[in-house]
Amino acid sequence: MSEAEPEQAATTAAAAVAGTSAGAAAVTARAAAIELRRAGLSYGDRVLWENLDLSVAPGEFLAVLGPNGSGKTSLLRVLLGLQPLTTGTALIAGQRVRTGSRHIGYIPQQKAFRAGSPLRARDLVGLGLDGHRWGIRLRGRAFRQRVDELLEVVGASAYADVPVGMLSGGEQQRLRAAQALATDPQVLLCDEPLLSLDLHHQQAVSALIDGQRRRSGTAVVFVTHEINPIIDYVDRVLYLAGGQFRVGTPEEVMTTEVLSDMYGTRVRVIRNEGRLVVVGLPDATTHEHGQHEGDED
Ligand SMILES: Nc1ncnc2c1ncn2[C@@H]1O[C@H](COP(=O)(O)OP(=O)(O)OP(=O)(O)O)[C@@H](O)[C@H]1O
Repeated sequence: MSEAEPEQAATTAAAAVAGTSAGAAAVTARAAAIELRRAGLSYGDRVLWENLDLSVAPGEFLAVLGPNGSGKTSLLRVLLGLQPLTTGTALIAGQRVRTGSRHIGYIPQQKAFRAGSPLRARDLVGLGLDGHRWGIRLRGRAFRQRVDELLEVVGASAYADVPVGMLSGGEQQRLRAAQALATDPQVLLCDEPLLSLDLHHQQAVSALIDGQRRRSGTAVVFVTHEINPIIDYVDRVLYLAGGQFRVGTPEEVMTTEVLSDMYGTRVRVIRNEGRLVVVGLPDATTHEHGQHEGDED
C-alpha cells in the first residue's frame, strides 16, 4: 500500500511536458496540481480507501483503475469538492478542494442527453467557455471562433448545429471532452471518457487529452476500466481494490504479483504487443479478458 517513487514519475511527466531536463526542473518546482494527504473515504463501515498519499504533478497523466464499486468515481467527487473525505486533506493547485473551481475541467461518466433537448452541440461546448478563466466573457466573434476550434479538435464540426439529444453516445462524449477543455484547466478529471466511443474516436479523444497535458501542463486523472487505449500516455496508475490501493508506473502496478495480492486470488497479467491482458479477475466486467500468447509479468 505504498506510493512507488512518486518523485521520479512526476519528474518523468514534467520532462515530457517541458521537453528538456532544465524545463523539467522548473516544472517540478511548481506546486503539485493535486495533493492528497492521508486521505480516506468510508461510507458507514465500508472503507473504500484510506491513508492515500498522492501528489499529481502538472502535466502528469494518472490512470485510476479498479473493479466496480472500488471508489474511483468517489475519488473524482472528492476532487470536485462534492464529497468530503472521511480523513485527511485534498488540495487542488495548493488550495483545499471546493465546488466550482475554475482550475478543474471535468468529463463526467456518460449519461445521455434528453432526446428533446434544444441545446445544440455548439451551445454545449460554449457553456464550458462562459465565465471561468477568460475573465471578461468571450463574446461575439472570439467566442464563436473558440467554440469552432474546440468542435474541430474533437471532430464534431459536422454536427455543430445539431441538437445534442439527436446525437449518438459517442458524438455526445466528444462534445463533453471539448467542453471540459474549453477553459484550459490545470486539472482534468475524466470519468470513463472513452465509453461508447469507437476505436478511432477513442484514439482521438485520448490523443486530445494527452495533447492538452503536454501543451498546457494540465494534470490528468483518468478513471477507466481499460488501460490499453491510453497505455502509451499513462505515467502512473492508481489501482483501487478491496479497500486497498497501489500507486506506481504501469510496469510496477499492473503485474501478476501486485494484482493477485490486491484481489486475494490468482490474477494473471499478460503483456502482448504492448497491450496488457488481465486474466482471472473476480469481477469479469473489470478488464478485457482473453487468452493471448505473451509474457506473463
Ligand atoms: N453517497 C454515498 N453513500 C453511500 N455509499 C455510496 C455513496 N456514493 C457511493 N457509494 C458507494 O461507494 C462505492 C463506490 O462507488 P463509486 O461510484 O466510487 O465506485 P466506482 O469505482 O466508480 O465504480 P464503477 O466502476 O462501477 O463506476 C459503491 O459501492 C457505491 O454504492
